Amino acid sequence: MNNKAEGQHSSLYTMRRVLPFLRPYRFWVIVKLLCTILNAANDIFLVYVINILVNSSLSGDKEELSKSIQYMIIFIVIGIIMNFLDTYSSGRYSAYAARDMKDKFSSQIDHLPISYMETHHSGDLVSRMTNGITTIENFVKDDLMGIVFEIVRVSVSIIVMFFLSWKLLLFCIAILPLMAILTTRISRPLNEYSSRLQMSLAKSNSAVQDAISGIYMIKSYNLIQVMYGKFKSVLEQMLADSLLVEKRKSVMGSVSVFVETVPFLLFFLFGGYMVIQGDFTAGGLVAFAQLLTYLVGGMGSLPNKISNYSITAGVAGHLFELMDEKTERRGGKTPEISPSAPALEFINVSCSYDGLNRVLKDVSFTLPQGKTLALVGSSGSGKSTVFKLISGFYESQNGCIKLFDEALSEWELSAARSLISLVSQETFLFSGSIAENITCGKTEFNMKDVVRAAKMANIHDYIQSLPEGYQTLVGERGVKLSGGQRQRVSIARAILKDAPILLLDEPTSALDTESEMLIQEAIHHIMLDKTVLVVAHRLSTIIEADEVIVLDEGRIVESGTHKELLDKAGTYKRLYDKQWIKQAESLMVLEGEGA
Ligand SMILES: Nc1ncnc2c1ncn2[C@@H]1O[C@H](COP(=O)(O)OP(=O)(O)OP(=O)(O)O)[C@@H](O)[C@H]1O
Repeated sequence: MNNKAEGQHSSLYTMRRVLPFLRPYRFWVIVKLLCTILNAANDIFLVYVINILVNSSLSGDKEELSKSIQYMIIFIVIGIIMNFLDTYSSGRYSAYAARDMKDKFSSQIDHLPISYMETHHSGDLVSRMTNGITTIENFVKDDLMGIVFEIVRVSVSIIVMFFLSWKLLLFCIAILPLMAILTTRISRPLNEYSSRLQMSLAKSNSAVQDAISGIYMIKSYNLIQVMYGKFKSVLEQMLADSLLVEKRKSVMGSVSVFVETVPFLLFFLFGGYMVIQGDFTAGGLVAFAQLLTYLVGGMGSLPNKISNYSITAGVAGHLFELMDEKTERRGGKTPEISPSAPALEFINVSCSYDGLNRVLKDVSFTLPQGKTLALVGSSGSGKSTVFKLISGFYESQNGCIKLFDEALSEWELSAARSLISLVSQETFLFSGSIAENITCGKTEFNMKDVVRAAKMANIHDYIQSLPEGYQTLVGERGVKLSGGQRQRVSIARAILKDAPILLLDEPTSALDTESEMLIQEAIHHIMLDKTVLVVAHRLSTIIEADEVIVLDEGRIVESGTHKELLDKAGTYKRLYDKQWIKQAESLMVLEGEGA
């Protein structure tokens, strides 16, 4: 009993959350509501007309007959106008409401923390945005007022039928309570089934997305069969869930047929007998039959509309779950930047992703403005985590991070981020022109600045060689550009942003010598006059840095200049022997050649 009440309450509660999206368009909602009521009233008016028409035809009363024909014309004219307004108004407010929902949900997605994005598949989010909102749009367009229409028409039909013949009515509605019980019982599980279907739909979207974005890896590792197997099992689950929904809907459809036929059977048996007995007119019987059509039609379509309500409530529940997720903090300060303040400070910073294992432990360092600090350490030592904290993607659990002498937690996130350029190894390119990719879609840059940035990033000559130059479209994820070219586009982006702090995850040497040289040069340009924190992979970068910090299992184990650290013969020296000794030898060769 409690569960039942809870389920009903939650679907009602969920659907009530859709209402604010309709509120700005209440004029059209009211138009729709009026049209719905007038359409129902017009249908009842038709019954009145039929009654006069049949009786006057049988009695030969010409005056009544012509009156009924005039009424019929009025019925048609009202019907045409009302139907137009009815469809137009619902189409209008539902399209606007769907637009606003998409707007609100995409803004919510933009403000979700990276931790949410890292634990949820993008396919799931896309599915909620597209299928979810379309289902709600269809419901508010058709079924919401459809329920009102049927309720009004059925109720008025019952009242008119009562006045025409209460005895006939009693016969007809004897079956209705039975039907009501049947439909509510049968429709109840639909909410849960549709919710499950929605989840498997999201999984299948995620699987397709994985197959598309990971296509190179899938092909090179011969994973087509594995991926196909995974996708197939998701499809099977989706099929099973959707069959459950359809089965339930079919049962409800059969119930509708039963409910639509039985009252007619009773009606013609009993009504025909009353006309023969002289207790009822023929016109009254035909009018009653029309009312009965409304009644059973309403009883037949209401279950479908109610089942759509349950489905929509399930889908909307998923959507609002996303809406209730905690977003990144908003608001905060935009402090003045003092030229003497250190650009960055970590004071005993500790951080854990799962609340158990600390991946950074009491990390402290200071990075003065204009200086370069290199972070080195083995894989998993916490270098990227330092970047994520500075960028405000995650928050530290202990200690304090200061940006220009103000705690990062006090800064408005967007203001803090505007002071930081992040150049990572993973370069994301939007679908659009190269120019748009360098400006990140912003319009306030002129082409001169874009070209200057591209020149500094060593990508201008390549862009010029393309037939459409800066207007060349780069496909999804920039597949038309090589890895090195993509990196240089991202460097041009950072040059154009011109933020005072540069967080640089130096590319590992997976590129050919020429490409590497171009990138090195571009990096050199971008580092000029900036405060740089670099996850360094090249010995030359480390040697040039003002300070090197060595991370090991989340802890700073050594710090100093390259030379000082080598002399210590500790962790850095071991890393050096493992990773950089070859680079050191080739540097020496180059220096020798130069001499
Ligand atoms: N989003 C995350 N959720 C949970 N654990 C994470 C997450 N990101 C990183 N970690 C863990 O935190 C630790 C530090 O990872 P981090 O990426 O900072 O290391 P790194 O030094 O940058 O490594 P690499 O040089 O390989 O990129 C690792 O043990 C890693 O598994």
